[in-house]
Amino acid sequence: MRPRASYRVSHFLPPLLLVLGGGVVGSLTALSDFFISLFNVLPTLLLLLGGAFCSAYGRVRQVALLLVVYLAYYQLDTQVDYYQAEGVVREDAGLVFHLVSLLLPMLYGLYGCWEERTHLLQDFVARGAVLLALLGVVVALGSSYPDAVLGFIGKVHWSWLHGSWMRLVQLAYLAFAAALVALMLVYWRQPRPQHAAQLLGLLGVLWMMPKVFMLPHALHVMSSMVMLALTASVAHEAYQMAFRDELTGLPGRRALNERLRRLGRNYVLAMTDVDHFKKFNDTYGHDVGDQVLRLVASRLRKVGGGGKAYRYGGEEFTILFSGKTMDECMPHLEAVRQAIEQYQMQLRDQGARPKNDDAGRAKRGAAGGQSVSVTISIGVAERDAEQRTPEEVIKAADQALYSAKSAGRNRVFRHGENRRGAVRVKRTPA
Ligand SMILES: Nc1nc2c(ncn2[C@@H]2O[C@H](COP(=O)(O)OP(=O)(O)OP(=O)(O)O)[C@@H](O)[C@H]2O)c(=O)[nH]1
Repeated sequence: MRPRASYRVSHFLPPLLLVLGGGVVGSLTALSDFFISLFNVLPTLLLLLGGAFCSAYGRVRQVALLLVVYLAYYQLDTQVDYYQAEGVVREDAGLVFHLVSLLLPMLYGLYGCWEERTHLLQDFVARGAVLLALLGVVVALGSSYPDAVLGFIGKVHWSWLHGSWMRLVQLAYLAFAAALVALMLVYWRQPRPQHAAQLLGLLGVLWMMPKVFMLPHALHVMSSMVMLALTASVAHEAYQMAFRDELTGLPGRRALNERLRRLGRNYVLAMTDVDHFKKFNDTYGHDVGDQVLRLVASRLRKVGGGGKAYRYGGEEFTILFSGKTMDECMPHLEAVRQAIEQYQMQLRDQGARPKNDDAGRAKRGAAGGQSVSVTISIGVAERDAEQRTPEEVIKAADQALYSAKSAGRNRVFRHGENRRGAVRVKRTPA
């Protein structure tokens, strides 16, 4: 079963900052020579470097989006350059501008919704073929019958839809609205940084289009920022893949290792393990086991006292308290143990669906739609004269965990407690 990702503000933050920054800088009427030169080359650089980066990560969709934004930028830039040099617009300015304002949201929305295929080359060829076919038809029509095409785009006008703020043809706004709704649905179904970035990128383009001839830097600055946001979202996902555990959404073992290298002198590590999890998996199935791990993780994430939870591996989690002593952490660990013990987890029927009829009969009524509960055991150790390195503290916490398991599970044990007579901290009767 694929884990359901959750909506996060962090998905939107980097593209939001870039698009807002683009809006602010793009609204300026004067920029220094340095920034003018920079924004003149940035879209091309981003197409090349961003495109290479996204391709290396197999993100064909982002490459297609970069290409669409760049092609629109290139067409409009030619027009804006002429306008700024000559003081009048080119003969074909109206046709080019209206076609771009219509095709850009259409293609951007299409590529944004188009699911990536496993075969990258096929995916790329299919997207390229659609782009070439559409552009081929539009260029052929536009060059053979420019007045008719322009007349058609401008003629579609519903007075009930008109707003005085509208600077583009109505069809373009409809295309933007359709693309926005489609991209919102894409994010809603799969909340990922890339989907958030493409959604905000479209808003950036919507802001930019009416200002292309009005503000001298809007086109260069916003195109750059949208392309940067699209590229950065791929880097964001790559980072998540490396450092976040996909099943639980907690930071994973690699993130823990990174954190352990930057610890101060005082810290506490707690190793946590779900009790009798093998039996649980055998009874309810692996999918239900996965659901339970996610629910346990969601509780561990809320541990108090400044603790941060990581998935160590399998059904083991680590909680790190930086700058804390063991005595300060124990009440919070005990609280989280109790919270999990008392937590009646509602299992989704879907996730518990068995693979075959026999397994289904065996499991029927076992968990689907029911609530189950699990317990955890915790072993805790802190950095002291005996355990000086993080590896030694983890080892000590592991020994305490082993003692907690041996003593009957569902309890929190400090390192060294077993040697002093295996006194557990506290345990409410099951
Ligand atoms: N569903 C699911 N099970 C997992 C995952 N990772 C590890 N497991 C299972 O976790 C179980 C761990 O079992 P054991 O190490 O024997 O421990 P246990 O049954 O929890 O027993 P105690 O730890 O002694 O209480 C194994 O059955 C693994 O297959 C996972 O990501 N999903």
